[in-house]
Amino acid sequence: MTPAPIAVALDAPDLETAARWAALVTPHVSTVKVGLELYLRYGPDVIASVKGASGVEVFLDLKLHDIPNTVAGAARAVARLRPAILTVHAAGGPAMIRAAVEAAPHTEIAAVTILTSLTETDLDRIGLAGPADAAVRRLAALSVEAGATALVCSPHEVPAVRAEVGDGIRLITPGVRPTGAATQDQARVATPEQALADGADLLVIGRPITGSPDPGAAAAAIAASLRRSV
Ligand SMILES: O=c1ccn([C@@H]2O[C@H](COP(=O)(O)O)[C@@H](O)[C@H]2O)c(=O)[nH]1
Repeated sequence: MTPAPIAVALDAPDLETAARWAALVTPHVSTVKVGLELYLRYGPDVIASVKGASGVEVFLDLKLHDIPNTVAGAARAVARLRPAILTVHAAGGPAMIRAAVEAAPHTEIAAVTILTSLTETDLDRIGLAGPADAAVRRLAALSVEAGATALVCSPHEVPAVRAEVGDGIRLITPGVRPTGAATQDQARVATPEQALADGADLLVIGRPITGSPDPGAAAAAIAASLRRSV
């Protein structure tokens, strides 16, 4: 069976837990995501540990955000690990995004538009007044112009972003919660089925899977539900 287009966020406190979660979910999902918690604690070794013997893609979610020269250096440093996807913040601007794209030619650079934890009130307070999808759309357009081939946005903005950037750009959506699951610190959320129906290409799901007593079964259940929904 083809693995579902899900990136399981391995936000674990230790490497053993992350490797165990990865082994349990990889029969069912296409991708595992390593974020700041794991990478800052264990560094590059984490990639091999979560990949194990499986052919799963590794998504390195470091959300780089600095001046172009610094981001180029950081992207070059991790490019040798050959992650399938590396994130940068779109708000770093076009020169910064371009620097990452050029420094990591074998890795897909995904620009994070507006964090899925932010509400419209938060956006107002940081000076991005107006509906979230206007800002997301603007950041999406500049990121693609700068060479990003993937974008991170909430499921809510997928139709608007797709209209802006067209097909051929991978839309990655965190803020995904199965029906009835707690939203926790996520603000702009949708169900996996809705996100996929709206055109997302890769759904990032962490705690609804890793917080389950059986992460393998939780991943399998979401994957099966996605298959039924298409
Ligand atoms: O806008 C963003 C960008 C990245 N993330 C990351 O996705 C996962 C979501 O985990 P859940 O447990 O499903 O909430 C997490 O690793 C974030 O760092 C995001 O949530 N929103």
